[in-house]
Amino acid sequence: MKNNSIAVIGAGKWGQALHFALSQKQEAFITSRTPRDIKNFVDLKTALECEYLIIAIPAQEIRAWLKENFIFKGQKILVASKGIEASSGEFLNEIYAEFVPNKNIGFISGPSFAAEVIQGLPCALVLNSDSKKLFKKFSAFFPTFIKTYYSSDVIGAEVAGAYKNVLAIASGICEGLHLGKNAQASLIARGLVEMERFGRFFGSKKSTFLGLSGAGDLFLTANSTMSRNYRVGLGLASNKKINEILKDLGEVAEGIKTADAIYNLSIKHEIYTPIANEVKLILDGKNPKDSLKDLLKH
Ligand SMILES: NC(=O)C1=CN([C@@H]2O[C@H](COP(=O)(O)OP(=O)(O)OC[C@H]3O[C@@H](n4cnc5c(N)ncnc54)[C@H](O)[C@@H]3O)[C@@H](O)[C@H]2O)C=CC1
Ligand SMILES: O=C(CO)COP(=O)(O)O
Repeated sequence: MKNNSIAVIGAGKWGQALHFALSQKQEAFITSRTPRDIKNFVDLKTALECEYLIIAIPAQEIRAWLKENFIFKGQKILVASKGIEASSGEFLNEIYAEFVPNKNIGFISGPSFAAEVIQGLPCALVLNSDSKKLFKKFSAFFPTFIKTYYSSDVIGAEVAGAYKNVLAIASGICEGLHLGKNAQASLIARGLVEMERFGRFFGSKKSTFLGLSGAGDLFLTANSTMSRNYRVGLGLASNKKINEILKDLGEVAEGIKTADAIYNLSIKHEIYTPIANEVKLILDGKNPKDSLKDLLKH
Protein backbone atom coordinates (compact mmCIF):
# COMPACT_ATOMS: atom_id res chain seq x y z
CA MET A 1 0.00 0.00 0.00
CA LYS A 2 1.29 3.49 -0.88
CA ASN A 3 1.37 5.58 2.31
CA ASN A 4 -0.52 8.89 2.34
CA SER A 5 -1.72 8.42 -1.23
CA ILE A 6 -5.35 9.13 -2.08
CA ALA A 7 -7.70 8.00 -4.84
CA VAL A 8 -11.30 8.61 -5.79
CA ILE A 9 -13.24 5.60 -7.05
CA GLY A 10 -16.06 6.50 -9.45
CA ALA A 11 -15.65 9.27 -12.02
CA GLY A 12 -19.24 10.48 -12.15
CA LYS A 13 -20.18 14.06 -11.30
CA TRP A 14 -19.39 13.77 -7.60
CA GLY A 15 -16.25 11.67 -7.99
CA GLN A 16 -14.78 14.18 -10.45
CA ALA A 17 -15.66 17.14 -8.23
CA LEU A 18 -14.05 15.50 -5.20
CA HIS A 19 -11.00 14.62 -7.26
CA PHE A 20 -10.71 18.26 -8.34
CA ALA A 21 -11.00 19.39 -4.71
CA LEU A 22 -8.43 16.91 -3.40
CA SER A 23 -6.00 17.72 -6.22
CA GLN A 24 -5.63 21.29 -4.93
CA LYS A 25 -3.27 20.19 -2.14
CA GLN A 26 -1.58 17.03 -3.38
CA GLU A 27 -1.55 14.46 -6.13
CA ALA A 28 -4.87 12.61 -6.12
CA PHE A 29 -5.78 9.66 -8.33
CA ILE A 30 -9.12 8.78 -9.83
CA THR A 31 -10.49 5.61 -11.39
CA SER A 32 -13.69 4.44 -13.03
CA ARG A 33 -15.16 1.43 -14.84
CA THR A 34 -14.31 3.00 -18.19
CA PRO A 35 -11.08 4.94 -18.87
CA ARG A 36 -11.51 8.72 -18.78
CA ASP A 37 -9.41 11.58 -20.02
CA ILE A 38 -8.77 13.04 -16.57
CA LYS A 39 -5.39 13.98 -15.08
CA ASN A 40 -4.06 11.23 -12.79
CA PHE A 41 -6.61 8.71 -14.02
CA VAL A 42 -5.37 5.23 -13.05
CA ASP A 43 -6.67 1.68 -13.30
CA LEU A 44 -8.63 0.21 -10.41
CA LYS A 45 -5.75 -1.97 -9.22
CA THR A 46 -3.48 1.08 -8.83
CA ALA A 47 -6.22 3.07 -7.08
CA LEU A 48 -6.85 0.27 -4.60
CA GLU A 49 -3.17 0.43 -3.56
CA CYS A 50 -3.73 3.91 -2.11
CA GLU A 51 -3.97 4.27 1.65
CA TYR A 52 -6.95 6.66 1.43
CA LEU A 53 -9.95 6.00 -0.79
CA ILE A 54 -13.04 8.07 -1.49
CA ILE A 55 -15.77 5.91 -3.01
CA ALA A 56 -18.34 7.78 -5.12
CA ILE A 57 -20.43 5.14 -6.83
CA PRO A 58 -24.23 4.87 -6.61
CA ALA A 59 -25.57 3.35 -3.39
CA GLN A 60 -27.35 0.45 -5.10
CA GLU A 61 -24.07 -0.68 -6.73
CA ILE A 62 -21.89 -0.67 -3.64
CA ARG A 63 -22.41 -4.20 -2.31
CA ALA A 64 -21.71 -5.81 -5.70
CA TRP A 65 -18.73 -3.52 -6.26
CA LEU A 66 -17.19 -4.37 -2.90
CA LYS A 67 -17.73 -8.10 -3.39
CA GLU A 68 -16.20 -8.03 -6.83
CA ASN A 69 -13.29 -5.65 -6.32
CA PHE A 70 -12.36 -4.93 -2.75
CA ILE A 71 -9.82 -6.64 -0.51
CA PHE A 72 -9.16 -4.92 2.80
CA LYS A 73 -5.46 -4.18 3.30
CA GLY A 74 -5.77 -1.42 5.88
CA GLN A 75 -7.15 1.28 3.56
CA LYS A 76 -9.06 4.21 5.07
CA ILE A 77 -12.32 4.88 3.28
CA LEU A 78 -14.61 7.86 2.91
CA VAL A 79 -18.00 7.04 1.41
CA ALA A 80 -19.43 9.78 -0.78
CA SER A 81 -22.69 8.06 -1.81
CA LYS A 82 -26.12 9.01 -0.45
CA GLY A 83 -28.74 6.28 -0.41
CA ILE A 84 -30.18 3.17 1.24
CA GLU A 85 -29.91 -0.23 -0.44
CA ALA A 86 -33.42 -1.01 -1.69
CA SER A 87 -33.08 -4.77 -2.03
CA SER A 88 -32.14 -5.28 1.65
CA GLY A 89 -33.13 -2.03 3.41
CA GLU A 90 -29.56 -1.90 4.74
CA PHE A 91 -27.72 1.34 5.35
CA LEU A 92 -24.40 1.80 3.59
CA ASN A 93 -22.47 1.65 6.86
CA GLU A 94 -23.91 -1.83 7.43
CA ILE A 95 -22.80 -2.95 3.98
CA TYR A 96 -19.31 -1.49 4.33
CA ALA A 97 -18.99 -3.03 7.80
CA GLU A 98 -18.93 -6.45 6.12
CA PHE A 99 -15.71 -5.47 4.31
CA VAL A 100 -13.94 -2.77 6.39
CA PRO A 101 -13.55 -2.21 10.17
CA ASN A 102 -15.60 0.74 11.48
CA LYS A 103 -12.54 2.68 12.59
CA ASN A 104 -11.35 2.77 8.96
CA ILE A 105 -14.54 4.19 7.52
CA GLY A 106 -16.21 7.59 7.26
CA PHE A 107 -19.12 9.17 5.38
CA ILE A 108 -19.33 12.58 3.69
CA SER A 109 -22.51 14.57 4.15
CA GLY A 110 -23.77 18.12 3.74
CA PRO A 111 -24.90 20.48 0.96
CA SER A 112 -22.59 19.97 -2.00
CA PHE A 113 -23.65 20.15 -5.61
CA ALA A 114 -20.76 18.69 -7.59
CA ALA A 115 -21.18 21.41 -10.23
CA GLU A 116 -20.25 24.07 -7.64
CA VAL A 117 -17.47 22.12 -5.94
CA ILE A 118 -15.74 21.58 -9.29
CA GLN A 119 -15.65 25.36 -9.75
CA GLY A 120 -13.92 25.78 -6.38
CA LEU A 121 -16.89 27.55 -4.83
CA PRO A 122 -16.92 27.48 -1.01
CA CYS A 123 -18.92 24.94 0.97
CA ALA A 124 -19.02 23.16 4.33
CA LEU A 125 -19.17 19.39 4.67
CA VAL A 126 -19.37 16.92 7.52
CA LEU A 127 -17.07 13.91 7.73
CA ASN A 128 -18.87 11.34 9.86
CA SER A 129 -16.97 8.51 11.48
CA ASP A 130 -16.60 6.54 14.69
CA SER A 131 -12.96 7.58 14.53
CA LYS A 132 -11.94 11.20 15.08
CA LYS A 133 -8.43 10.21 14.03
CA LEU A 134 -9.79 9.18 10.63
CA PHE A 135 -11.65 12.50 10.36
CA LYS A 136 -8.43 14.43 11.04
CA LYS A 137 -6.54 12.45 8.41
CA PHE A 138 -9.16 12.94 5.68
CA SER A 139 -9.85 16.53 6.68
CA ALA A 140 -6.21 17.41 5.97
CA PHE A 141 -6.69 16.41 2.32
CA PHE A 142 -9.49 18.91 1.72
CA PRO A 143 -8.73 22.32 0.15
CA THR A 144 -9.26 25.67 1.83
CA PHE A 145 -12.53 26.31 -0.02
CA ILE A 146 -14.14 23.35 1.78
CA LYS A 147 -14.62 23.58 5.53
CA THR A 148 -14.92 20.18 7.17
CA TYR A 149 -16.74 19.41 10.40
CA TYR A 150 -16.56 16.21 12.44
CA SER A 151 -19.51 14.14 13.61
CA SER A 152 -19.67 10.66 15.09
CA ASP A 153 -23.36 10.34 14.14
CA VAL A 154 -22.78 8.10 11.12
CA ILE A 155 -26.33 6.76 10.95
CA GLY A 156 -27.80 10.27 11.29
CA ALA A 157 -25.71 11.57 8.41
CA GLU A 158 -26.60 8.56 6.30
CA VAL A 159 -30.33 8.87 6.92
CA ALA A 160 -30.25 12.62 6.27
CA GLY A 161 -28.27 12.31 3.02
CA ALA A 162 -30.47 9.52 1.70
CA TYR A 163 -33.82 10.89 2.86
CA LYS A 164 -33.33 14.39 1.48
CA ASN A 165 -33.13 12.90 -2.03
CA VAL A 166 -36.65 11.50 -1.64
CA LEU A 167 -37.88 14.83 -0.28
CA ALA A 168 -36.23 16.62 -3.21
CA ILE A 169 -38.35 14.50 -5.54
CA ALA A 170 -41.43 15.51 -3.52
CA SER A 171 -40.43 19.16 -3.71
CA GLY A 172 -39.90 18.94 -7.48
CA ILE A 173 -43.39 17.47 -7.80
CA CYS A 174 -44.76 20.35 -5.70
CA GLU A 175 -43.05 22.88 -7.99
CA GLY A 176 -44.17 21.02 -11.13
CA LEU A 177 -47.78 21.07 -9.96
CA HIS A 178 -47.52 24.85 -9.31
CA LEU A 179 -48.73 24.44 -5.73
CA GLY A 180 -46.96 27.60 -4.59
CA LYS A 181 -44.13 28.51 -2.21
CA ASN A 182 -46.30 28.09 0.92
CA ALA A 183 -46.95 24.46 0.00
CA GLN A 184 -43.30 23.90 -0.85
CA ALA A 185 -42.04 25.35 2.43
CA SER A 186 -44.61 23.28 4.35
CA LEU A 187 -43.51 20.15 2.52
CA ILE A 188 -39.81 20.77 3.17
CA ALA A 189 -40.37 21.60 6.85
CA ARG A 190 -42.60 18.56 7.42
CA GLY A 191 -40.07 16.52 5.44
CA LEU A 192 -37.37 17.56 7.89
CA VAL A 193 -39.55 16.47 10.80
CA GLU A 194 -40.25 13.19 9.01
CA MET A 195 -36.62 12.37 8.29
CA GLU A 196 -35.65 13.16 11.89
CA ARG A 197 -38.39 10.80 13.13
CA PHE A 198 -37.17 8.07 10.79
CA GLY A 199 -33.55 8.63 11.80
CA ARG A 200 -34.37 8.67 15.52
CA PHE A 201 -35.76 5.15 15.19
CA PHE A 202 -32.36 3.96 13.99
CA GLY A 203 -30.44 5.86 16.68
CA SER A 204 -29.63 9.16 14.94
CA LYS A 205 -29.09 12.41 16.85
CA LYS A 206 -31.57 15.27 16.39
CA SER A 207 -28.73 17.79 16.08
CA THR A 208 -27.57 16.06 12.87
CA PHE A 209 -30.89 16.94 11.22
CA LEU A 210 -30.67 20.57 12.33
CA GLY A 211 -27.21 21.03 10.82
CA LEU A 212 -25.43 20.70 7.47
CA SER A 213 -26.22 17.01 6.90
CA GLY A 214 -29.96 17.43 7.47
CA ALA A 215 -31.44 20.89 7.01
CA GLY A 216 -28.40 22.08 5.03
CA ASP A 217 -28.55 19.40 2.36
CA LEU A 218 -32.36 19.27 2.34
CA PHE A 219 -32.77 23.03 1.79
CA LEU A 220 -30.20 22.90 -1.00
CA THR A 221 -31.55 19.89 -2.85
CA ALA A 222 -35.26 20.50 -2.39
CA ASN A 223 -35.04 24.04 -3.75
CA SER A 224 -32.99 23.75 -6.92
CA THR A 225 -33.22 22.42 -10.44
CA MET A 226 -29.49 21.69 -10.05
CA SER A 227 -30.65 18.60 -8.13
CA ARG A 228 -31.25 15.48 -10.22
CA ASN A 229 -33.81 14.27 -7.68
CA TYR A 230 -35.70 17.56 -7.86
CA ARG A 231 -35.75 17.27 -11.65
CA VAL A 232 -37.17 13.75 -11.34
CA GLY A 233 -40.00 15.32 -9.32
CA LEU A 234 -40.62 17.94 -12.02
CA GLY A 235 -40.84 15.13 -14.58
CA LEU A 236 -43.28 13.14 -12.47
CA ALA A 237 -45.52 16.20 -12.05
CA SER A 238 -45.76 16.49 -15.80
CA ASN A 239 -46.89 12.85 -15.99
CA LYS A 240 -43.69 11.61 -17.63
CA LYS A 241 -42.88 7.93 -17.15
CA ILE A 242 -39.92 7.23 -14.89
CA ASN A 243 -37.94 5.49 -17.63
CA GLU A 244 -38.27 8.53 -19.86
CA ILE A 245 -37.23 10.83 -16.99
CA LEU A 246 -34.14 8.74 -16.27
CA LYS A 247 -33.19 8.59 -19.93
CA ASP A 248 -33.27 12.40 -20.13
CA LEU A 249 -31.39 12.72 -16.83
CA GLY A 250 -28.52 10.38 -17.78
CA GLU A 251 -27.21 10.42 -14.20
CA VAL A 252 -28.13 8.74 -10.95
CA ALA A 253 -31.11 9.98 -8.87
CA GLU A 254 -30.70 8.08 -5.62
CA GLY A 255 -34.09 9.14 -4.26
CA ILE A 256 -35.91 6.70 -6.54
CA LYS A 257 -34.56 3.50 -4.99
CA THR A 258 -34.23 5.09 -1.57
CA ALA A 259 -37.98 5.84 -1.59
CA ASP A 260 -38.56 2.10 -1.92
CA ALA A 261 -36.17 1.36 0.93
CA ILE A 262 -37.79 3.92 3.24
CA TYR A 263 -41.28 2.69 2.35
CA ASN A 264 -40.40 -0.90 3.25
CA LEU A 265 -38.47 0.03 6.40
CA SER A 266 -41.26 2.31 7.61
CA ILE A 267 -43.83 -0.48 7.21
CA LYS A 268 -41.56 -3.03 8.89
CA HIS A 269 -40.80 -0.79 11.87
CA GLU A 270 -44.11 1.13 11.95
CA ILE A 271 -42.52 4.55 11.43
CA TYR A 272 -44.79 7.36 10.19
CA THR A 273 -43.28 8.57 6.88
CA PRO A 274 -46.20 10.02 4.85
CA ILE A 275 -44.21 12.13 2.36
CA ALA A 276 -41.65 9.47 1.46
CA ASN A 277 -44.46 6.93 1.12
CA GLU A 278 -46.36 9.14 -1.34
CA VAL A 279 -43.17 9.61 -3.38
CA LYS A 280 -42.79 5.82 -3.61
CA LEU A 281 -46.46 5.46 -4.65
CA ILE A 282 -46.13 8.19 -7.30
CA LEU A 283 -43.01 6.46 -8.65
CA ASP A 284 -45.16 3.31 -8.86
CA GLY A 285 -47.79 5.16 -10.90
CA LYS A 286 -50.10 7.00 -8.46
CA ASN A 287 -51.36 10.35 -9.73
CA PRO A 288 -49.45 13.12 -7.88
CA LYS A 289 -52.71 15.07 -7.45
CA ASP A 290 -54.20 12.14 -5.53
CA SER A 291 -51.09 12.07 -3.34
CA LEU A 292 -51.59 15.76 -2.60
CA LYS A 293 -55.19 15.11 -1.52
CA ASP A 294 -54.03 12.27 0.72
CA LEU A 295 -51.29 14.38 2.30
CA LEU A 296 -53.75 17.23 3.01
CA LYS A 297 -56.34 14.96 4.70
CA HIS A 298 -57.00 15.74 8.38
N1 LIG B 1 -23.55 14.93 -7.91
C1 LIG B 1 -23.61 15.51 -6.71
O1 LIG B 1 -23.75 16.74 -6.60
C2 LIG B 1 -23.47 14.68 -5.47
C3 LIG B 1 -23.63 13.30 -5.50
N2 LIG B 1 -23.56 12.57 -4.35
C4 LIG B 1 -23.72 11.13 -4.36
O2 LIG B 1 -22.60 10.51 -5.00
C5 LIG B 1 -23.00 9.28 -5.61
C6 LIG B 1 -22.55 9.28 -7.07
O3 LIG B 1 -23.23 10.36 -7.69
P1 LIG B 1 -22.71 11.06 -9.01
O4 LIG B 1 -21.26 10.93 -9.17
O5 LIG B 1 -23.24 12.43 -9.00
O6 LIG B 1 -23.48 10.18 -10.11
P2 LIG B 1 -23.19 10.03 -11.67
O7 LIG B 1 -24.43 9.43 -12.24
O8 LIG B 1 -22.65 11.30 -12.23
O9 LIG B 1 -22.01 8.97 -11.70
C7 LIG B 1 -22.04 7.69 -11.11
C8 LIG B 1 -20.68 7.02 -11.33
O10 LIG B 1 -20.72 5.72 -10.73
C9 LIG B 1 -20.19 4.80 -11.67
N3 LIG B 1 -20.82 3.50 -11.46
C10 LIG B 1 -22.11 3.20 -11.63
N4 LIG B 1 -22.31 1.90 -11.37
C11 LIG B 1 -21.10 1.38 -11.04
C12 LIG B 1 -20.65 0.10 -10.68
N5 LIG B 1 -21.48 -0.94 -10.64
N6 LIG B 1 -19.36 -0.06 -10.40
C13 LIG B 1 -18.50 0.97 -10.47
N7 LIG B 1 -18.86 2.22 -10.80
C14 LIG B 1 -20.15 2.41 -11.09
C15 LIG B 1 -20.55 5.37 -13.03
O11 LIG B 1 -19.69 4.86 -14.03
C16 LIG B 1 -20.34 6.84 -12.80
O12 LIG B 1 -18.99 7.18 -13.00
C17 LIG B 1 -24.52 9.19 -5.42
O13 LIG B 1 -24.79 8.38 -4.32
C18 LIG B 1 -24.94 10.63 -5.13
O14 LIG B 1 -26.11 10.71 -4.36
C19 LIG B 1 -23.30 13.16 -3.15
C20 LIG B 1 -23.12 14.52 -3.06
C21 LIG B 1 -23.19 15.38 -4.21
O1 LIG C 1 -26.52 15.43 -2.82
C1 LIG C 1 -26.49 16.38 -3.56
C2 LIG C 1 -26.11 17.72 -3.10
O2 LIG C 1 -25.69 17.73 -1.77
C3 LIG C 1 -26.85 16.21 -5.00
O3 LIG C 1 -28.21 16.02 -5.13
P1 LIG C 1 -28.83 15.35 -6.45
O4 LIG C 1 -28.31 13.94 -6.50
O5 LIG C 1 -30.31 15.41 -6.28
O6 LIG C 1 -28.35 16.15 -7.62
